[in-house]
Amino acid sequence: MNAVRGIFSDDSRGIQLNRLYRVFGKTVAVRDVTFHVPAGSVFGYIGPNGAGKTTSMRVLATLDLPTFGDAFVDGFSVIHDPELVRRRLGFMPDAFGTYRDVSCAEYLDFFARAYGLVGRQRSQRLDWVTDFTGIRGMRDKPIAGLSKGMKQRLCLGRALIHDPSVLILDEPAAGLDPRARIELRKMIGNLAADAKTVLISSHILTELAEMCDRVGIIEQGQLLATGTVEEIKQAQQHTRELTIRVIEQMPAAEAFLRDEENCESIVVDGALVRFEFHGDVADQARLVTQLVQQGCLIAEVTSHQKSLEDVFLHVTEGLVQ
Ligand SMILES: Nc1ncnc2c1ncn2[C@@H]1O[C@H](COP(=O)(O)OP(=O)(O)OP(=O)(O)O)[C@@H](O)[C@H]1O
Repeated sequence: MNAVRGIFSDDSRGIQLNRLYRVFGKTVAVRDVTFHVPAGSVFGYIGPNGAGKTTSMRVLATLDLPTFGDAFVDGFSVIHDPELVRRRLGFMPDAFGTYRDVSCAEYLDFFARAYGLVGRQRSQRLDWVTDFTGIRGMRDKPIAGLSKGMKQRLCLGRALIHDPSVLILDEPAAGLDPRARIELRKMIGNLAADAKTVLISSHILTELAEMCDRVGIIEQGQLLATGTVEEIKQAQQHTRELTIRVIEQMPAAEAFLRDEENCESIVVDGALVRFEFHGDVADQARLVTQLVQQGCLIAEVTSHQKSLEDVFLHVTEGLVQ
């Protein structure tokens, strides 16, 4: 991206990682990662433990510097314009320190003051944040007494207090019960509807699939795939489990399939033959035609698509550095 410092264009708004590297000694935590999150969209950053998600997010939040490359928030570089980046960005870390003896209202008020909000502007913003995150009823509660879900809401409130255009949320759903996850999803949907740019990380593809416009899958510091969940699924659909009902000439069908390089793990069970097939839909159609040409009478073909979790496991292979 040709981000011009301080000049806003539709292209430069949002988030851009540009050949980003972060090296710790012998560990390349982030390796040559480039992606763009257009303004007003939600991008899911998905990867196993130690993949490099938090490291990239910390660089974006100006808490760490790249070893090489750069990252931009609304066109401002984290290296050259960290102050301008911070004004535009709200960061919700995966673990956050709180002051046990202060109330939720005092906590949010402290951060509102730190961002320079004064008078009516501050009280209006505090009202908006407490309503948006649903913590109005707990304003006077000490933070020490909050549940995990309530602490997450408070932390999101803190990230929103200065009305940032870009939000970086590091595993906000971790440890939440199903109801709290649904509520978090609603809040993120509302932020997107309000034209915020959101980068949100998780270990779990299905958790983000519904709320993200696009996702990026990272492992061992490298971005392995980006696109919509459907695009990633399609790209990985080269292996499927096929079940074929052969009502005549099963021995010929079995012999034919065993000779085919793209058919594996063949199991015959009465009139059904099941196997792993490497190929796309057109390859599958050709295979069925060839079986018919062998004299096999085919009554039914069933293709079992991979689930999102299968795709994630296939893409990442579970490598941890
Ligand atoms: N300050 C540091 N010093 C040394 N190594 C680090 C440091 N921070 C991160 N790493 C290493 O960089 C790699 C990426 O870590 P990172 O925390 O970014 O992964 P992650 O994808 O956020 O993982 P998780 O899902 O477990 O939070 C890991 O191998 C980690 O040990």
